[in-house]
Amino acid sequence: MVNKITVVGAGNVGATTAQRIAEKSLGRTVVMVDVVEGVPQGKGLDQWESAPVEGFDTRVIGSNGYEETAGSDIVVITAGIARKPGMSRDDLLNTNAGIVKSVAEQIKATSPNAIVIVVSNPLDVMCHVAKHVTGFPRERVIGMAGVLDTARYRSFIAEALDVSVRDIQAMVLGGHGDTMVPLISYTTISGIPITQLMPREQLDAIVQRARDGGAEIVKYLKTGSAYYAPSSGAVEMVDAIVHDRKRILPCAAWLEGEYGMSGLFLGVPCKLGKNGLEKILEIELTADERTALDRSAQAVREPMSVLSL
Ligand SMILES: NC(=O)c1ccc[n+]([C@@H]2O[C@H](COP(=O)([O-])OP(=O)(O)OC[C@H]3O[C@@H](n4cnc5c(N)ncnc54)[C@H](O)[C@@H]3O)[C@@H](O)[C@H]2O)c1
Ligand SMILES: O=C(O)C[C@H](O)C(=O)O
Repeated sequence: MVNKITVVGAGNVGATTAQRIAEKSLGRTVVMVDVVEGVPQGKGLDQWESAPVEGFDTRVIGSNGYEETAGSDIVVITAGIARKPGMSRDDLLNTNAGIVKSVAEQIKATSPNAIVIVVSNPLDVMCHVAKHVTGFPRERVIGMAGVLDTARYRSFIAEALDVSVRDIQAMVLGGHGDTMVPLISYTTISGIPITQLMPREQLDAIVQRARDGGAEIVKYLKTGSAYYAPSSGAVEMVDAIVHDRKRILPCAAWLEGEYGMSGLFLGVPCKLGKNGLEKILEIELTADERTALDRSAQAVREPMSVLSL
């Protein structure tokens, strides 16, 4: 375990992330920070009181400031507003850019060596804000979206084939939006190409459902967006870093020439270990997947271009 993990934002994603981190004993202390007075303190205390039953010793505390977060090893940023039905993630751009900017300034000042995992939307652009404001190297600013998008895709395939989710290997790349790129050519069931087990039409419908996965939950919840699967995604990344697992996970990473692109965050296969982003894997893509990735990058660049940092 590491010494201290901070989760900024004690809302749905943040609080669930903190609880999962504690239950997995990934840090000695978890600090939840939120601007709303009493909420991080109350949720932190409530989670700590579950420790004797759940059997973890991780101290969970809440705060409205950053003093308690000083020297964090990992910071997960979930602060920001969530979308409502009819909105796109890009509609959150201006509000959340302001929030992530102020959070990133505090992290830079109090935890200059932290590895930052960004969750706030629109994800790829918020990663850019966090990296720009902290000035941290790309190894230490990584976005969570691909793990979630891939989990949705895998869960739908497992359901359709009536097999264990554990046997579905897959990867969803690209930006965290309507243009995300589920890689059919790398989707296997215990090594068996998915195309041998499922008709193409059914697979295409699953790909589309995965692309719309966030909106599907928003439509049900009406007042907010998903948080159980998103927090699982964030914690899988924290776990990979804390345990130096060298996991290969789809994460938003700052590209410096990989896939022929530079100067943006985009979902690509990443190796995560104790140093954060340890490597970006450049894999072969079919012509269709390559075109889809380029289109997705363009969809990320558009909101980036209207952002003043
Ligand atoms: N990347 C992904 O895959 C993914 C998945 C789910 C949610 N999200 C995004 O995560 C964000 C949070 O979602 P949620 O469901 O937890 O929302 P939420 O409204 O439940 O919680 C957000 C919290 O952020 C807090 N906050 C606002 N400004 C803050 C600041 N300056 N400092 C600290 N805290 C601040 C709010 O008080 C609130 O408690 C949203 O932007 C959402 O779109 C991303
Ligand atoms: O859809 C959203 O707005 C939240 C999140 O990005 C998700 O995919 O669940």
